[in-house]
Amino acid sequence: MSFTDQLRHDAKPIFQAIFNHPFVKGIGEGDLPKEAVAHYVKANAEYLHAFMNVYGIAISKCSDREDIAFFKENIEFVLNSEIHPHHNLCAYIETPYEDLQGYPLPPTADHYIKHMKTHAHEGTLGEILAVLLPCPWTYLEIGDYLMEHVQPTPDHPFYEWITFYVNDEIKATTNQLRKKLDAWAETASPREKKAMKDAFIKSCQLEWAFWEMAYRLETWPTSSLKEVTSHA
Ligand SMILES: Cc1ncc(CN)c(N)n1
Repeated sequence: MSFTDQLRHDAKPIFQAIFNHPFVKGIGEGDLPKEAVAHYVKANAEYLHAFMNVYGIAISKCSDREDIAFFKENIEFVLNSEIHPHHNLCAYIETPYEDLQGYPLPPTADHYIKHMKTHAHEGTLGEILAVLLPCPWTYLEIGDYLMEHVQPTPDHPFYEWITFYVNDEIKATTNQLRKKLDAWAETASPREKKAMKDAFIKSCQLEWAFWEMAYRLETWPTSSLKEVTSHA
């Protein structure tokens, strides 16, 4: 079994919990509370910004030109393409995308971003690959799961969102990240492998927690303290 097959096996209950989450089920059913969708888009716009920052840190640690090209292409994908699913959600809540930009991060999104940035700054390239992988992998599998169980037609309110996440580019990114992580794991020490597994499993947990954050409209206990809760 490859390193990433083993990770997927270990994370099986978390993936299952994600498929069963009410926000994800609501995407499938085409019925979600509008405030939850707005909460998700506000936090997700900031999350994707941080995700591109982490790709940038990854580039600073690459010794291989091919890896640099891979991360650069992925920055371009997030920058230019991953706004499409956000636009689908904005159409559902009848709110312009621009109105949902620049909000402070709720605690879970704040934690997820710092989790990724800590591994990016302090860890090896292997740790960065591991901390990033659950992002495309869980969404790809959510897309596959919803395609299979809902079989959405173009009149489904979240047709664009669901079909975006089963596209070939998301599949290719997931497979390439897996391939690079498997190759890295072949020469990694037991200690580094443990750090990579820890990074991966926590990112999976935080993927579930991100849906929960949006669905429960999570905020800081005293959200009027804007100077404390705004992100850096
Ligand atoms: C939190 C989160 N995780 C994953 C994805 C899919 N790139 C996303 N947009 N947001």
